Amino acid sequence: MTEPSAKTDQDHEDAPALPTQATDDQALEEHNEELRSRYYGDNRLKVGTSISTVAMLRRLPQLVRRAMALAWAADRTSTALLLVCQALSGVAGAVTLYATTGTIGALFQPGSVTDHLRAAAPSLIPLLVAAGLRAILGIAVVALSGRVSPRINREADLALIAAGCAAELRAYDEPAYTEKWEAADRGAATTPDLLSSAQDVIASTISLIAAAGVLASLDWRIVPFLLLGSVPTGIAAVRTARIHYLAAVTTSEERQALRIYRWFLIDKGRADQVRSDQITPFMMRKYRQVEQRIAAATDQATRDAAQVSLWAAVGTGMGSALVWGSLLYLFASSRIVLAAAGSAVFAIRTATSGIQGMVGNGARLYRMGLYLDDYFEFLDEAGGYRIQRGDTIPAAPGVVEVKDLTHHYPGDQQEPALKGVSLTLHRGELVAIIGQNGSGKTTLLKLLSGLLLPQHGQITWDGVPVGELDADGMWRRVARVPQEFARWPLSAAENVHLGHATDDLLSEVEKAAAKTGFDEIVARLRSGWRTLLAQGWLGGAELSGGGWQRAAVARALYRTTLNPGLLILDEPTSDLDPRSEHKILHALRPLAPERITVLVTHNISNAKIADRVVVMDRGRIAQTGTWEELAGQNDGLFRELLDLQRDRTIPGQRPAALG
Ligand SMILES: Nc1ncnc2c1ncn2[C@@H]1O[C@H](COP(=O)(O)OP(=O)(O)OP(=O)(O)O)[C@@H](O)[C@H]1O
Repeated sequence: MTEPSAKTDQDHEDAPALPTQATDDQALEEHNEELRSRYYGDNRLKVGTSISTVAMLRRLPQLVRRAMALAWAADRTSTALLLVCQALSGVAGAVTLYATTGTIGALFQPGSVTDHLRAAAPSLIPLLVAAGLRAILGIAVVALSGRVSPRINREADLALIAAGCAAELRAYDEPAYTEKWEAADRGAATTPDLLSSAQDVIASTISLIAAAGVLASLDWRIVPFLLLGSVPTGIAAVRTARIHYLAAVTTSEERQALRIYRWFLIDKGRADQVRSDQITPFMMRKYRQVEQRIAAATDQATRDAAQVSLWAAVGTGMGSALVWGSLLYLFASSRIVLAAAGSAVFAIRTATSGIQGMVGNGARLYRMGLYLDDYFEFLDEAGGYRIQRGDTIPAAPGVVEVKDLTHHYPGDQQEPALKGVSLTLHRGELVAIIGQNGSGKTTLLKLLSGLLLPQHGQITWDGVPVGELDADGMWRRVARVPQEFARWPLSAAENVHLGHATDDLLSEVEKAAAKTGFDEIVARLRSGWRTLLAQGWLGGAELSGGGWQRAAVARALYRTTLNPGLLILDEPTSDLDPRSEHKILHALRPLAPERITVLVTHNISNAKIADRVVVMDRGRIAQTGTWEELAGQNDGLFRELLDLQRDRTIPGQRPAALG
């Protein structure tokens, strides 16, 4: 065995300069930056600029109402109890404050200790009762919030998932949709804290009003200073909310990327390739790079927020100096007696913490509110892609007509996926579509099944444009085996019926499975049809690739038996052995009379079972005809692909050793 020869200097000079990893990363980042600005423009930052103190003050009551409405929807009884406890706790707090100032006032009166106690007694008893009651109510509030908050989160999450599932499929091709989803998801994640923040705002406000009332009754001149002193804290809190929100908005794409990288690295579906391809260090490096971009934005936001807080602390300090100075002045100039001054000290401290609580929690609530806006906006419009079509419920179509269809995906594709495609499909027909990779076959199937709507041109079901059909009604009539079929973590039976039950559920499931050979696989599973098809879950089992594909075909056959219409199969036998493939292809013919069947295949021989073959080339229909007609032609794409598939001669001589 010869050693691989070492490269000479000459080799190095002649070889083209390959980009290093560093220059490659930089070039890629520049390219991505250009794409980002092209897709998003300034839109992402517009939201953040509308954040202001006035906006916050205006929105707080609405946010408190929204939090309570979410809580109400999640658990009425607990929310009602919570509101009652909260209100009673507020009243007890106010009584505590008034009684405390009364007690302090009595203690500062001239006289003996006995005189003091006697004078303080009328305030002391309500003080003790109210303080005890408040403590008990506080515990009740915490317990009730602990019950309601997770329920709010669960309802919010379910509503978000439902809204996501109600979006048009094309949304997934739009980067803006992903960003909206990410923002809404963050909004849903804030909901557990929403209630406690709203409660804290209410509690702080009650305590502030009570303290301001006490102060006003002692000497109203202190109150304006007190309120003035809270302005810097309020402004700073809103500014900080704005800084953090903008940082989150501008890094949403990065966070999305991290989630995807993470998923790719830990998901079972790719676990084998992660190991054998040794991609971990490379992906980790990418992860770190993206993470560093987020960290840089977060660090900058933290620095900016700290600066704002510093100025706020200076302002608040000056405000406090004014309040305490005015109290000192009132006392020194004998405008206020010692007893009142003592009470005022207590009231000022209570009011200050009330203001800080109100402003701090208000800003927190406001910040959550920004995310919550994203959440509600998504719920209302499914990110702007809510499925809104007509309300005609279609019967199984007799004729599906495609007229001059052109389809362009968003993104960097130069050419449309489909260009001027016209095709008529009749019930009872089995049509095969063949063509090279990227020629538009799958796109045409997605349009035929109403997953995508025509951008240019038209598709009609018995003369009705698909956009005028009720989406659910239409999909009830469509049974598909997509190229990448779902491997649901459900039982074997559920993987076929997917919750669409019939009177004779198991027998229909078994019949569909028998046509694909899936029944033989199920017979070998320990718990038969009840076996959970999710290895790694308790009692779960895993199928082979072909096993899953047989399940996917059985699913489509079950659906189409329930509601005949369109049966669409996109390479349904790509993972199957010849026997299984044969079984499935032969099952299609007897089903054909009652439906329109469309089969995409790369195996040209398989197209023989079709009544008609459509050949696609770069988004256009290049040829149509029966298999025999097309095979009989001396040229054309069909003939070329057929010859290539038949030709298995390898150029060059076989090594002598192999004979
Ligand atoms: N979701 C998408 N977003 C952007 N471009 C897409 C999307 N799906 C497909 N395309 C592009 O549209 C063109 C047609 O793709 P399509 O999947 O319809 O081809 P196909 O004939 O089914 O290919 P294959 O035989 O490889 O399955 C290709 O250029 C492809 O890159």
